[in-house]
Amino acid sequence: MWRFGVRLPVTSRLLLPIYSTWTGWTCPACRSPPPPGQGQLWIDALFGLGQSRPLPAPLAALAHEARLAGQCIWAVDVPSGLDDHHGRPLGACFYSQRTFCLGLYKRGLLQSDALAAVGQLERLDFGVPNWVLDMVQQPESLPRGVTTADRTTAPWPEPPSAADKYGRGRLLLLAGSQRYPGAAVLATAGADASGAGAVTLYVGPDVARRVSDGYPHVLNAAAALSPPLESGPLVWRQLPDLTRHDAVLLGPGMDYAPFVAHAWEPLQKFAGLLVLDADGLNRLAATPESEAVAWLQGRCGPTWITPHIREFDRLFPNCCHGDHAERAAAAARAAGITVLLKGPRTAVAAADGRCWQLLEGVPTAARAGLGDVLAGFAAGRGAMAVATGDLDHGQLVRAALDHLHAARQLVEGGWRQPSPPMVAEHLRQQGE
Ligand SMILES: NC(=O)C1=CN([C@@H]2O[C@H](COP(=O)(O)OP(=O)(O)OC[C@H]3O[C@@H](n4cnc5c(N)ncnc54)[C@H](O)[C@@H]3O)[C@@H](O)[C@H]2O)[C@@H](O)CC1
Ligand SMILES: Nc1ncnc2c1ncn2[C@@H]1O[C@H](COP(=O)(O)OP(=O)(O)O)[C@@H](O)[C@H]1O
Repeated sequence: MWRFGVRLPVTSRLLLPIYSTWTGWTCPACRSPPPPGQGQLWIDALFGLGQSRPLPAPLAALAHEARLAGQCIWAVDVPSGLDDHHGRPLGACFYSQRTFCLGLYKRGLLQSDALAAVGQLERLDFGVPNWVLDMVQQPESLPRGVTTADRTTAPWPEPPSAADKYGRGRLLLLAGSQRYPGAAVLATAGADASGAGAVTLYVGPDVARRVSDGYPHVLNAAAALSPPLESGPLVWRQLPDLTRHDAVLLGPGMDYAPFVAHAWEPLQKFAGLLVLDADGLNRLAATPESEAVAWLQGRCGPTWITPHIREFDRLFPNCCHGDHAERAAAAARAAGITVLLKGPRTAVAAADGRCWQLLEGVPTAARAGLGDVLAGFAAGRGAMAVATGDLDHGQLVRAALDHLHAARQLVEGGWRQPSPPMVAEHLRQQGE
């Protein structure tokens, strides 16, 4: 640990005192700890990778003082005092504004408990050749870190130019309720931004009115029902003909109702993509985990689920070990589905063992309703991919990256706390 003026370049002349202090070789400049103060940059290159013990008392005290003083710290590889495997502070810890990961990202640095100490995470590629990385990486068990820069290579459904609205993805939205009409509006906004050709709702008249104000081109398949669909928690008396849709999104703001096996049967038999979010997941979670997993395993088509951690815990109480990516991967394997586990660093895991974790997040955009936009957007993209015959887990990763990118662009453009409708609108513009 050392300090120097922000403008000084890092040279070997500066690195020498750092090295000498902590190897016992002393030089006059290093005999006392640096006084915490503003306006200087500290480089924390003390302990790095593989820490398992709390910091020694003098360093713990220094870390504490530095935090109180709001000292600007950059960490090399891993902030001192942080367990990079589990992503937890071991006690006092140096809280960095930026952490420069050497060679490879350390997965513990992506965990919620680590984020405050890690700050902005950046990778320094110091030239480890790919063949060495291939030797240490087992692609099936390690999550692949992705950033918004990966959007350019992630898959994207491209309907042929001759395709009409039905050839550009037909999505059915089962969303909203009297209690949460806004969730249907937000999911529709996300679906609309995806570019899907035909988005159809199946909702009661109250919710339909709310949606049609902003999205008059979105149809309501329940409009002709007599008597009309109840406006309370939606329980399906008769689902529309699902074969007319490429994907179904079930859940945002539907409110709670018990799982009814025979009512869910058409959804299980649906050969297109089923996306389950929010109350779709909560309803399924009302059955014992083994029955929910069996139901998912029995699905005739692909299934994506987009839970946040509380919804995930309700549905998969036994997938409770490991970090975010490991838990998503365990559920994906068990149920034969693709899991997008939302959070500060969202993870996506497929049943075949492939797993991705977003290396970035936009905390100020994380507000109620942002997940509804993501669910609609991902389901719309999925419907397009089913229509074009190239559905792939990568499209779900791409949807999460696009959603993140839209939020970040708004923040960088000066909207510090963008709202979910703004993110949806930005997503729509991104796709144009
Ligand atoms: N505009 C809308 O209509 C929105 C509707 N939403 C719907 O709201 C329903 C509940 O979704 P959640 O994601 O909140 O469900 P959660 O599973 O997170 O929470 C369940 C209940 O506990 C409450 N709760 C949980 N943690 C809390 C905390 N730390 N502090 C205060 N209250 C807490 C929530 O308000 C909710 O009533 C879903 O149907 C969802 O789709 C949300 O998506 C937000 C936007
Ligand atoms: N601390 C955070 N930093 C960045 N993104 C976050 C953070 N917490 C949550 N998010 C993101 O915010 C969104 C919230 O979704 P969700 O919890 O489903 O909200 P809602 O159900 O209210 O729409 C997700 O995309 C999630 O990844």
